[in-house]
Amino acid sequence: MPSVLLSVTNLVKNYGTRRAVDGVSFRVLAGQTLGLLGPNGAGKSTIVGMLCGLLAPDGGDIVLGGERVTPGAAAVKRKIGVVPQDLALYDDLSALENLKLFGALYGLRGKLLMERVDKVLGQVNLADRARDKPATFSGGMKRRLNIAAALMHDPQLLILDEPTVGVDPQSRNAIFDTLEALQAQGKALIYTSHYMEEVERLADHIVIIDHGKVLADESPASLHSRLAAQAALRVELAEPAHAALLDGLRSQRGVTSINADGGALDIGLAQAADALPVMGWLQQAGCRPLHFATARTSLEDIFLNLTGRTLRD
Ligand SMILES: Nc1ncnc2c1ncn2[C@@H]1O[C@H](COP(=O)(O)OP(=O)(O)OP(=O)(O)O)[C@@H](O)[C@H]1O
Repeated sequence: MPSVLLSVTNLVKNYGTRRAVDGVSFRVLAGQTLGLLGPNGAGKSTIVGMLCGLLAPDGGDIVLGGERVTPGAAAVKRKIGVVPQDLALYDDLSALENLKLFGALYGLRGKLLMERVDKVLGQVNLADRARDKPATFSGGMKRRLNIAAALMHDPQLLILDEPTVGVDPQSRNAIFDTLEALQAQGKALIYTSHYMEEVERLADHIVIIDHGKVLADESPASLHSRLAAQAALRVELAEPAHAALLDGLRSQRGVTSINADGGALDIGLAQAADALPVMGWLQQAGCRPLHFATARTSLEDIFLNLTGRTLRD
């Protein structure tokens, strides 16, 4: 069992009379990737601010590697790398000079500094652009340079606050490749996002927050098991589905839900293996499917289940 790297207990933060973080607790194990998921305004950035010692909590405790995190504590600076939402790069300096600057801020000098610059440039796959200025980079490359900056002091825990906002899909994949390589090297990551599919891809543990409170704190598999439907079938019929057909379908083994929009049926299934018998039943009932598709239910549905709202509301 990996050791506990970070433990957050009953964290509270108020902005005036508004409680932005309301008794949040979670843990991150060494080498684990925690997905901190919640809609805009849920409190993610405020939590990140407290984790890296930039914001003082109004209550609760943060313990990192056995040491209590307090604003400005040197131990925190050493162990955590932060990739903030707002890019913090100097456009007039080359990628290499930017990294040297960040390294120097962490007290790195001389040969060690240059070794670290080389190492992190490789980790984010930007070695061939070291002499170029970030102004010439795509949004995704700038993000990767930011990740490199946060890695300069070789922290145990890397915190990324919505790193794919404003990044095109191809660059997003390059960011994921970088993060997956860091996971393979045993770094612990905290990844905040309001995109369920990103968190689902990267995280081995998910904390869902809304209105400053934890709604779920478990593995993706355990979150999935909360859903009645584990698979989905979308069928488009030539004719709109009549009530008797829907009733018949509803009584089929494995069917957990039906959403009908004219001839388009979204059928929730207890398991993927229920799809074939259901298709067979539809055919026997005289239905002519024009098109059908199977899908895995998404964690998006879980958020809807937990809050009654979709994640992007
Ligand atoms: N400096 C501040 N002063 C007052 N209220 C704030 C401040 N920063 C954040 N808030 C409020 O606190 C709540 C949580 O905000 P926070 O930025 O932590 O959420 P978030 O989940 O990171 O959202 P986003 O993805 O939009 O950044 C929101 O209601 C926000 O309006």
